[in-house]
Amino acid sequence: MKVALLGGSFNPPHVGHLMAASYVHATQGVDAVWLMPTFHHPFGKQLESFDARVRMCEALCRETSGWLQTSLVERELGGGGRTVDTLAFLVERYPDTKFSLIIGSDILRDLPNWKDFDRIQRMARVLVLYRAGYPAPDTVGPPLAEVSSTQVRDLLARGLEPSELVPSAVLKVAREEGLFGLRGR
Ligand SMILES: Nc1ncnc2c1ncn2[C@@H]1O[C@H](COP(=O)(O)OP(=O)(O)OP(=O)(O)O)[C@@H](O)[C@H]1O
Ligand SMILES: O=C(O)c1ccc[n+]([C@@H]2O[C@H](COP(=O)([O-])O)[C@@H](O)[C@H]2O)c1
Repeated sequence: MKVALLGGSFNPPHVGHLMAASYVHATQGVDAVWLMPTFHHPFGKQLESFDARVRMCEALCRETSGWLQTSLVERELGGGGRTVDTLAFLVERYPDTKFSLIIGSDILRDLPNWKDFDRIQRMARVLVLYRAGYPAPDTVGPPLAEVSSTQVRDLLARGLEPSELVPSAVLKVAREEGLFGLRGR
């Protein structure tokens, strides 16, 4: 079994995440892609609740035939939310699985602040996807969508509908749960 991991805040998930996961599933020889919402963000980002983000991730996964799944592993682990610790745990739990780790090229500038990135590279194949607007050497594939969760939150805060950037099933969960200031709107 070959699994690619896509860790993130998913606050909220958007079409860029879906495109990144689809691209990897379609071209990189993996059987499944697991979304791994952060439980405690290592850099202390303020996020909607873990459960709400999981529900939005699950709605995103239902856009696929089943190869995209949501992993609750970072809640199970607790701790500091460092990817190296999550990966070490998964490698031990699933000894017959080969893991890849997907990151967007925007993350490259943060890597010096990650814990033990060298060890991550020994445990997993790291796939750096070209996020539009963040060109970098050694990325895989064409530029992917110019969309971010920040942009989606900004649109929602201005009372606008980000229906071209967020799958409608994800927006439905956000509305039902009153996330991002949508309560009563
Ligand atoms: N449009 C995109 N193209 C390629 N990779 C992406 C895209 N959006 C997010 N990613 C990658 O997905 C992972 C998780 O992203 P995250 O949940 O932080 O979304 P984000 O849009 O960057 O959020 P925020 O705007 O809140 O920082 C990261 O590795 C990020 O680089
Ligand atoms: O391991 C680390 O040191 C580390 C530091 C910052 C972020 N990460 C992970 O990188 C992924 C993307 O983070 P973000 O901030 O873009 O949502 C997410 O899975 C985080 O847990 C990991």
